[in-house]
Amino acid sequence: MSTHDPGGIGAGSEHGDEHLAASGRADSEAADHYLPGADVDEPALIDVEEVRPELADPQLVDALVAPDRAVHARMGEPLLQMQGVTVRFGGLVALDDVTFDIRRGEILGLIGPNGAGKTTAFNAMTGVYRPTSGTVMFDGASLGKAKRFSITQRGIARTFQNIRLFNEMTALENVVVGTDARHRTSVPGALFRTSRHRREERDAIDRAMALLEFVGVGGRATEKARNLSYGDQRRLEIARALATEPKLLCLDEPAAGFNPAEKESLMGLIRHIRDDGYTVLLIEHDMRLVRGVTDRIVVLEFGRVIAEGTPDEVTNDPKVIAAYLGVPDAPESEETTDAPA
Ligand SMILES: Nc1ncnc2c1ncn2[C@@H]1O[C@H](COP(=O)(O)OP(=O)(O)OP(=O)(O)O)[C@@H](O)[C@H]1O
Repeated sequence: MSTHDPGGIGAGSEHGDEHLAASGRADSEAADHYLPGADVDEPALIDVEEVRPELADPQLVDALVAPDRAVHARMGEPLLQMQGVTVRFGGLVALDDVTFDIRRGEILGLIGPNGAGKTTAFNAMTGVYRPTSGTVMFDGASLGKAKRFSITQRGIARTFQNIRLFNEMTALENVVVGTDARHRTSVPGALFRTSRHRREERDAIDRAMALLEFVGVGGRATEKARNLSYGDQRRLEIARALATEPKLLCLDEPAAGFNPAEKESLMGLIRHIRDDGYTVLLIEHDMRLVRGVTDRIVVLEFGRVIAEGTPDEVTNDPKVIAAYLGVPDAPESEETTDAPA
């Protein structure tokens, strides 16, 4: 993935403040706790002492984490549809009439050589870029001109290739911020701490804690994000994206920088996420990981879809092999034939 990505949706940090303001925590004292660089000695806004210890119970965690098990009934139907999507940057066509579906309940891999358009496709479906032409349909309706926050609310969440966490916030707080996308209390409700608002806060903490357990960093809930290991930070990003209760989770090179054992364990987590009723889009360079975890793969090259199918079909496709390995040079014997005698 490139570094062009200028931002992201709800699970991304730049929207954290937006969410806080929307949920009424924009008073300066509370907001300070959420800002990167906030005074490390101040007490955390969320009293983690209150977190219920029984959340470590795996069954309860599963029950809290899985958003909508009824999704299984509609498995295989298109959830997101890229329909003839073209994205131009001036004279450069980054995506050229791209059409593919992401089906409910699947893990779809989006692969392709450097500069193929993967990030651009990701950005087109998460509201970062508006397609020059074509349509992105999600859950039966066009994303149209939807802004990133509303795309989060409609059910798309993403993680970033370059980790974007609130470093000075605890792991738990980072995930609670993600739950703000689903808060329903008004600003006055939050300011006056109505019972509904307090209940939502309580639920947000419970759910955030369950998500931390689910991704395997429950034991680090009260530590500042910056003190987590690189691998745990990646897992924390996934927990925060899941906190927005997405239907579609887009993972942008989640295994970047992982060793083989960490990759193996991440594959297990991604499968578990899918089994819990989420649909997953995965951009990943590591072919072993992509083959091992995806149900289907879409391959881009020069902004176009060149192959689509099961991992076996795609990785044996001559067009894909040529795209990755380059078209073989003309045989030497031909060159010698043409050479002057
Ligand atoms: N904001 C932008 N402005 C101009 N050109 C861009 C922008 N974003 C992407 N591009 C160009 O669009 C093409 C596709 O880039 P993109 O980042 O989507 O590819 P990618 O498949 O994600 O590549 P990589 O695997 O290297 O990250 C590239 O030629 C890239 O230089």
